[in-house]
Amino acid sequence: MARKPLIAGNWKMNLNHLEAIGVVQKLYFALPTKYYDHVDVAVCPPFTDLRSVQTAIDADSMPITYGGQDCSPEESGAFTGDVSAAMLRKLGCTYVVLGHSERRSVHGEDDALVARKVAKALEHGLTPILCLGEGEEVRDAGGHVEHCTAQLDGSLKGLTAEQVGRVVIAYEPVWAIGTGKTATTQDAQEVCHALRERLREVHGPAVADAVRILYGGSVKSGNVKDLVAQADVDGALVGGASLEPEGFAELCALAAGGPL
Ligand SMILES: O=C(CO)COP(=O)(O)O
Repeated sequence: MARKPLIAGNWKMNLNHLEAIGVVQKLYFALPTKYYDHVDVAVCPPFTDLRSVQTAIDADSMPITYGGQDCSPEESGAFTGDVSAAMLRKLGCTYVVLGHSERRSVHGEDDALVARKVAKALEHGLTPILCLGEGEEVRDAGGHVEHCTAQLDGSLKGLTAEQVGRVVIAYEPVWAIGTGKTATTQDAQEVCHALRERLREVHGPAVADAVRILYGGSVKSGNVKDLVAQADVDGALVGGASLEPEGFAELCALAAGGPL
C-alpha cells in the first residue's frame, strides 16, 4: 500500500515568532508547489510561534501544515504552563509531536503519560506524531527492537484500532538525535518494519498498512532519499536541518522523489 511520505520539521526550542514567519515564507518560496503532490510538509514550531505561523500560512494559502511539540493529557483547568490539545486545534494545528525523547528524558514522561496525551490529541482531531526510540546502551546490547515495540505498545495502550490508525509513529533512536550519527538505512528499516509488524499483530492489517512510520535523527538532504526509499520508512521527523528553510525545502523535494 502506497503511503504518502511526511516530512515534519521539529524546530524544538528555536526561532521566535518573527523568525518563524521568515522561515515559513522562505520554505514556501523555495519548494515548488508540484512537490506537495508527492510529500506532505509540516513544521512544528514552539507554542509561541503558532499564531504567527498560522497567519503566514493562511495569508498565502500555503500547502504547509503545522503542529505543536507537546500537549497536556488534561482537557483544561489548573495546569500552569501547559497547553491543551483543544487550544492547538483551535490554532489550526494538524499535528502534535508527543513522547519526544527530550520530553521523556528532561520531563520524565513515561509511556502511560504519553498514551494519555495521544488519546487527548485524537479526541480533539489532532494527528499525534508519537516518538519512540532506544538509547545507545540498548542499541549496543542488541535490545532495540524489543525496546521500541514495548514503547509502541505502552504509548498506544487503551486505544482502539480506529484511533491507532490516525497516529503517525516516529522512530528516533536517541543516539542519532542531534549527534550527526544517522542510523543506517538498514537500521531504520529494521525497526520501522518491526513496529509495523507489531501494529499488524495488535491492531490488524488495515491499521499496519495505513499508519505512517517516520525516521528521525540527523536527517539531512544527503540521507533523506535513501531513508524514505526503505519499504517501511514513510518520511522523516527533522530537527536541526528544518531550521534552515532552503535546505529543508531541498530535503522535502528529495523525499518527494526529485531534486529541487
Ligand atoms: O529529534 C529530532 C526530531 O524530532 C531529530 O533531531 P536532529 O534532526 O537535529 O537530529
